[in-house]
Amino acid sequence: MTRRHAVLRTRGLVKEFRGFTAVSGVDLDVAHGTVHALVGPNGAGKTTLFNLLTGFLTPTAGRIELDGQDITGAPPERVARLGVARSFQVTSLFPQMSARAHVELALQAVAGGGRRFWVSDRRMRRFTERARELLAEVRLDGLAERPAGSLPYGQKRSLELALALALDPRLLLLDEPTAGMGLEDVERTVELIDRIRTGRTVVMVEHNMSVVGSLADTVTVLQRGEILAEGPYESVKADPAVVEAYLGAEVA
Ligand SMILES: Nc1ncnc2c1ncn2[C@@H]1O[C@H](COP(=O)(O)OP(=O)(O)OP(=O)(O)O)[C@@H](O)[C@H]1O
Repeated sequence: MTRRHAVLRTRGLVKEFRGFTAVSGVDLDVAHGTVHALVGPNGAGKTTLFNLLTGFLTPTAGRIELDGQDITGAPPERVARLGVARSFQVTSLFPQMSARAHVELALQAVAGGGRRFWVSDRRMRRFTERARELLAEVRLDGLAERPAGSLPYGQKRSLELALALALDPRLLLLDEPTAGMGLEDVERTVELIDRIRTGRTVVMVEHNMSVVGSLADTVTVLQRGEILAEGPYESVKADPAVVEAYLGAEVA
């Protein structure tokens, strides 16, 4: 087996909020080309860790590396420019604008034409073509001209995924990709992530264990800011410490 290099690596990562330690000495290695799930009971520190990885929070201590480059303390815009894309749980779409126009705008912003009013026809055609490809990748090709606001919830989330993919990210972070979805949308989203994962590296926070079981190559279980267990889903699921943490959380 060939060893995959770590796209993302953290060492001794700590985040304190006024004396409360939300993330406590986390060493994370996310291997290239894998789907890596972060799970854990409520309050385990998953969101805080995500916010550290994207530069939305600055660590109290420790180090974050992207492909070996130290990005500790880098602001969100820089982390994004370096190739970390995050698909948000909270929707940030323009209701009147078509799905295709959203993706075109994202592509233009990446290409550096974001502040230019005028884009050449040839350039625009390239953006339109690529936007169509990305929309097809997330199965929105039939809905490209629909105003984003009129799309059902699950498809809004697919569009957000297409916007993240428009950045051609080295690392794609998915924040609870199936949160608030009914069974049908959950299944569609699993199938979608399974399609887009090829050649990409994904870190996701996910509460739905069947989603984690279907998609994740590696699962990191957090508890009180620390890594409680790590490995393939089947072995992590059977780990007595993990079972206890979840049962304990349920009892509490
Ligand atoms: N800005 C903040 N100030 C103070 N405490 C915070 C702050 N953000 C998070 N915390 C605390 O840090 C701990 C970890 O929170 P975090 O949101 O990272 O957990 P989580 O694993 O994402 O939980 P959930 O599954 O409920 O989203 C919690 O006890 C939370 O109250």
